[in-house]
Amino acid sequence: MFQHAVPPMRISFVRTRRKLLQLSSSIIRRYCSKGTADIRNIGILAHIDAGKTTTTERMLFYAGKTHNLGEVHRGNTVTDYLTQERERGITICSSAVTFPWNGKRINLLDTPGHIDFTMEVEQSLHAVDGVIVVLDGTAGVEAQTVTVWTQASKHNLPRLVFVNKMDRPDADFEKCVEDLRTKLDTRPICTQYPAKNDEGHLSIYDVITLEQVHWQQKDFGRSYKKVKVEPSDTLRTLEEKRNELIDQLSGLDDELAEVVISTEGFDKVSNELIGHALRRATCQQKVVPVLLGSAYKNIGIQRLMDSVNAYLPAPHERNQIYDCFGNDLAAKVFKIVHDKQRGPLTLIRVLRGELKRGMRLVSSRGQAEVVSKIYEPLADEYREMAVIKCGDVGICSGLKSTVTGDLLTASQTSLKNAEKRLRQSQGLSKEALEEDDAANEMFDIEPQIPDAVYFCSIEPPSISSQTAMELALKQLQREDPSLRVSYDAVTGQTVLGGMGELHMDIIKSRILSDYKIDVDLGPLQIAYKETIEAPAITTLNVEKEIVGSKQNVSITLELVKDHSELFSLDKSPENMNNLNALRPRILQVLRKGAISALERGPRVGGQVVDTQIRLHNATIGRGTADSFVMATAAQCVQRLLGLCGTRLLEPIMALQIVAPNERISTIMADLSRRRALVNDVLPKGDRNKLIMVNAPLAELSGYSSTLRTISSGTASMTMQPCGFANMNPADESLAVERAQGLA
Ligand SMILES: Nc1nc2c(ncn2[C@@H]2O[C@H](COP(=O)(O)OP(=O)(O)OP(=O)(O)O)[C@@H](O)[C@H]2O)c(=O)[nH]1
Repeated sequence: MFQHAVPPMRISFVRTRRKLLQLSSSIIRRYCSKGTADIRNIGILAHIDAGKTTTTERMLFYAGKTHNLGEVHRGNTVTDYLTQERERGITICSSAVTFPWNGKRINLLDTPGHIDFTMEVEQSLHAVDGVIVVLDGTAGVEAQTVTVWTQASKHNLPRLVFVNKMDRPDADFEKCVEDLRTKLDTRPICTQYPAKNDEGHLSIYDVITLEQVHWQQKDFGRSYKKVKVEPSDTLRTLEEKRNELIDQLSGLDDELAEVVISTEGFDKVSNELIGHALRRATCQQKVVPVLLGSAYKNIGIQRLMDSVNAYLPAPHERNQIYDCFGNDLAAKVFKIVHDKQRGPLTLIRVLRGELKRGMRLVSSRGQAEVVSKIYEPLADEYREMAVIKCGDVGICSGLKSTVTGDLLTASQTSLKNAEKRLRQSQGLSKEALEEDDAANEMFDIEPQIPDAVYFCSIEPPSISSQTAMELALKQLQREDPSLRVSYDAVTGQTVLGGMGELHMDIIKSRILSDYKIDVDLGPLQIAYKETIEAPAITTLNVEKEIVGSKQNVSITLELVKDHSELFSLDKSPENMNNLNALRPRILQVLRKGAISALERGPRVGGQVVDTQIRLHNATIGRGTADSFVMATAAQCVQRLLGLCGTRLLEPIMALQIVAPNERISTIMADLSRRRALVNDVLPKGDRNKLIMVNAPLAELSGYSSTLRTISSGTASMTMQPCGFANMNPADESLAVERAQGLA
């Protein structure tokens, strides 16, 4: 699909990162630090319905960005701006908002909580330096909390936890903190504790300042009052908690430890010193500060924003690997959205240099682009700006071929210079760098798109809307790379592949609301793959006359089990002369035709994988059209697939289940009925166990509600696709019957 006009830079990521992290802090400070100390790029992550969108709405309101409080149930929130989001009250696509807070500029990305949109979260995490994880105070750590937590760990992101919904009588702060310790294996530092009066109104004790903070409801929580806690049992308890906090922190932070030793007591340690130590420990991911409140009841949000400023890192404190660009532009694309008036809009994080209106850019794929306009992000509202500064996040229009995950630079020279600087800083030869495949990780040329686990057919309401539907799908696919669109030549249908029922359903509704096409979706089916049973070789001779011109192809292909390459040449002595005589263009055409036939296996139409096509021989008659060569190659592979026979591979999900010890046997018994393979059972704290298990997707329909029932709501779970596996013959026959609509 993409032109590789410039070979992607190949740079040793692992070695590079290690070496760059060792660079002296003077070099690190040289680039991009000026001005970025006042920026915070943060993500907000949570399990579905924990309250991210409500929390974001409050932040915008208190920062003066909005003048009314948006509510999810009223469908008037800023960040959930898609019709489907407003109707369903859920976040589907990440959106970015920018607001000022106490002298800092916060760029916040609200992300979806549902497992079907995990890819959306993954992309956003490339653009942030820290994360707020919102917990529902009545539910603690839930399935998707574990998933997003793991994703944030993968990106090495410092975190804050906000325990929301603390207004509810069934909220349990202590349980949430315990969950953080046991289910997420982290070290929580509570900077606040909840206080409720006799009527159940929530206020907050600040453990560091020893104050009680009350929020005023008449101005929607805009103002709040801090009151020093009077000498009492409560004050003594708070002082104990403050001492515990200092004790915990000084065990992790030498600077604080020195002060504690020299002042001979915790009570002499200033709030400022605690703040600095907490910031260092948070940025180094040694601890996670925990705050609380109620977004819905307008309590605690300003303190959360203060904590973002105080404890989460500024852009220049991360991503030092991009220092090789000096002051030249290096920017990462983390999302594409389509706006009816403005066309495709590209959400960008500038890592080094500046991105200006009208600027010419080169993507890491070698494609040239021109930025036409730049906007400040506020969900679906756009305010024009002239420049996106280093460390900042913004939106550009005018980029035509850039896709999510691309690295944008000012020119190819700048890209080459960055490579050179990187090589020099490491003393490595060009060849040594080029040999290293890990370059993609730095430049992320291909974002890691999860394999589709479900598919269904999609039909336009009439033939006349086919082209409009294809265009809509193309645009949606650019926005959402986890949506797969293919054409089934056998049934003549367009086929959608995706991550789940909700994912497909949202695509259908978006095509209706945004493109006014009422498409029909076929039944949702599991996306099996196929692999050949045994190797086979065959020769196909095809001769035809098309419009008076003779078309003639003779081709010998072999299919073998191999996952290293899709297509190779069998250069044994008897084939050598023939293959060497083939022109590169013809080879390309043959390759394209042959590979296209692997898209649809003979058993259930699944993609054929772990299979290599070997070209032994090809003779192409003079004047034979490329399309004829391509079709013959595809036909030859189809014949071979029939000769080889194929086996099904089914999608497997990796589950991590945390449950109390006494529930483990019930859960294991249920798992054994689901063809699950238990990898490990580990203790998680004193009372819980972590079960790590792989199970076929086909056996997991409705599993999260079953788990809730059999564990009486005490277990939590994360689930993500982890590949494909062979099936036994009985299960395979059943799957084939189901796919053919016979079972
Ligand atoms: N009682 C109470 N309800 C809340 C609070 N915060 C949010 N809610 C409600 O919880 C529901 C979910 O809130 P959202 O803000 O949409 O949650 P979300 O995490 O953005 O949801 P997704 O984006 O769909 O994952 C809504 O009905 C909110 O009104 C709170 O502090 N207290």
